[in-house]
Amino acid sequence: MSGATLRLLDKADKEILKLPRAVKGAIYDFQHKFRQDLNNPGLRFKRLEGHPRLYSARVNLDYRALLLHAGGNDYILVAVKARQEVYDNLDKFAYQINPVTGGIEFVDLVTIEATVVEKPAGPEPLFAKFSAEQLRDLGVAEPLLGLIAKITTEDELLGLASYAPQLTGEVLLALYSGKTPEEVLDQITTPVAVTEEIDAEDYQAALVRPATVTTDDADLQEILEQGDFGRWRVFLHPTQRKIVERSYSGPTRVSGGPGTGKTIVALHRVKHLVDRLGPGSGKVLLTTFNTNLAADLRQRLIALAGAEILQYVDILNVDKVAGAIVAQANSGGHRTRIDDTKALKEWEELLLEEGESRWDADFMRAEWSQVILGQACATRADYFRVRRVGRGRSISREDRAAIWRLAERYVLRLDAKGVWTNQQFAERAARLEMEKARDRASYEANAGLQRESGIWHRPRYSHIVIDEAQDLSVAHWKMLRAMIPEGPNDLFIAGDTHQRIYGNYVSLGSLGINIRGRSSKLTLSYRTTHEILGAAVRLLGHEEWDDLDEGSDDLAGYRSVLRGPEPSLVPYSTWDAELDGIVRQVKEWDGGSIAIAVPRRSMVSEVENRLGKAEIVSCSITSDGPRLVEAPVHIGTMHRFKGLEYQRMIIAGVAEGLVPRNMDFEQSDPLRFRREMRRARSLLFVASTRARDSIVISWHGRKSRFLP
Ligand SMILES: Nc1ncnc2c1ncn2[C@@H]1O[C@H](COP(=O)(O)OP(=O)(O)OP(=O)(O)O)[C@@H](O)[C@H]1O
Repeated sequence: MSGATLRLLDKADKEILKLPRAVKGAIYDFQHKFRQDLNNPGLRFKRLEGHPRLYSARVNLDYRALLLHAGGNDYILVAVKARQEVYDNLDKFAYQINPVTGGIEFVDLVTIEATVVEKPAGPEPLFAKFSAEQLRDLGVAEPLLGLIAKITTEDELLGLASYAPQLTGEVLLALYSGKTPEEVLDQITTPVAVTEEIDAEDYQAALVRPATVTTDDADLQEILEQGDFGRWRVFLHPTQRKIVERSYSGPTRVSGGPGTGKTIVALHRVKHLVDRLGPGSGKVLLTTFNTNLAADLRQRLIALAGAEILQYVDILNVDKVAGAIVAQANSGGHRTRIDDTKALKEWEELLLEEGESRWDADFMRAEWSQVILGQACATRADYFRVRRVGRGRSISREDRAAIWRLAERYVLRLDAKGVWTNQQFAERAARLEMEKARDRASYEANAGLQRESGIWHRPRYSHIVIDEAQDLSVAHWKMLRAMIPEGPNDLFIAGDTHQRIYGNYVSLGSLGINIRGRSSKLTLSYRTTHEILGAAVRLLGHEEWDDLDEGSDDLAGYRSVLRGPEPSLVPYSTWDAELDGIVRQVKEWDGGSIAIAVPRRSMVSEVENRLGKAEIVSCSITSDGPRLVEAPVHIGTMHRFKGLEYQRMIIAGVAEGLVPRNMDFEQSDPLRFRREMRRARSLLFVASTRARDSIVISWHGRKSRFLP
């Protein structure tokens, strides 16, 4: 008996999943037999003529598996084909170690040739202006160069790209969309290229490179069962895999546009860290911005690693983490937590009662949470001294005195009601954790003396993984930093500042979180089409974006290999007409997952009512997620769509006055105005990048200044 490993190559699943059910069942049996003993005579395992590394084995009477030998007992399943097709096309199978990435690639010319129509004479081929050498240097698969030279239409290109090795497809689509070879090299090829010398015959070395995208030996079955939905669990993009598996000497940050797999990478990272936890080490904390995102992470982590992993991971939204720390230290009395909407309402009421009109509730909330709490101003004197970085117009001493007075009244008001805001919990938790960190440090300095009380000093977690990092506040970061000692793989931070919608600006470096030299970026969107992505990026205008650390970030190289219809922009004269338009559009789509995002809360129920009258079942999305997940249509304010994903989206009410909302401080506080404009753009950007296939953007009255 000789056991073997069997992995499935990325893209091979596409054809395999189209096979009849019975054949897929037979593949299931085949892989077990093969792993147990590849010499089992029933498998008729044999090398194919003319191919030193390609083997065939019997799946059932009519179908054969094509297997690439990677050395030793390691095999890669590259295709399953009708028996006759294998023998008739022996010269149409090619494989190589890509000389740029060092990854194993297989090309099935039978399938790919079918996508390119042979024409006697016709329009100039799409890639005529690039030489074979140029394409090769960009990482295009050598065996496809001949066929690529014949492509004349976009359809042919899309056909080829869907079966070609991943990098080949990405490079060709980027060149086709107008990027220069230099840009493609910089943004697409270099991030997955290797610097080491590549031995074109060493398949064992190639097998373990990130560029060889296969399932694990154990995960082949996953993909047969889950199809497209399971792909993220087993086929990581080489850039994603590098980020997941690398060991970092300290905190690291991964950025990237919407849908590039930051959350997927964070989940794989959690699994990677758990697999390496030593005996007796603390758990991993996986945290994100709000409760419904935490619930989603939990569900996806179970899908990735099974429910057993929950023994080693706590999944909590960041405010819950703060709440738990405060509760454990018995430090908050019996305060209950109020959410951000209630906290804002308390400000509105207080300002009204005080007859204060110099500042609005939004301003006061931000000033209090970002400056007073965020910078831990314990006294009036602290607040007089503090620098209000990034807060807009400077304010006089007199103003500061009045603001401090209002803040004190606000705190008393909350105290009287027995409540605390999320920011108060976070700030208290940060202080508690910082005290604990100080104790820990002094304990470690005197370790020999206090051995018996060591357990108390141990950090809560071995590693912390953070998603949606762009919306965390200064207090959140202080708390997280203090929760774990500085060291290798301490904090893994995923986020995209283009999607910042809560106005929390931080500089991680100044908070003791040094990510310099340990940042990476994802650029390939797996969610949205090229068309949606292009339109969404244009919504961002020419604003500048930070990298959470006083540097700048951009979306250079952000792209998609998916294609679909252009977003439609639909004007209406009134909100009433727009509501009718929404109903018509939903009926026309008739199925799939649909969502409707609107700028105001009152509009949510109006849409819900109008759909109800047309007998369309819908549900609104609350801070805990959709009220009725199974409802075919979900409706929410744009904020609610953070981190979610739908097949089709309508973004309604994108009119001046609503997006952005009217702001009366453009002259009096231009910096604040700019910040709010950027936030409004980000919000529209987040909403419009939730759709996989199509989006409709509509408005009534004057269209938003953000729209083209
Ligand atoms: N390697 C992959 N293979 C297949 N699908 C993937 C892969 N990576 C991500 N996806 C899919 O792309 C979609 C977006 O992934 P994810 O939610 O991780 O993106 P994100 O960068 O966190 O997005 P956002 O910033 O918009 O929240 C998901 O449906 C996910 O399953």
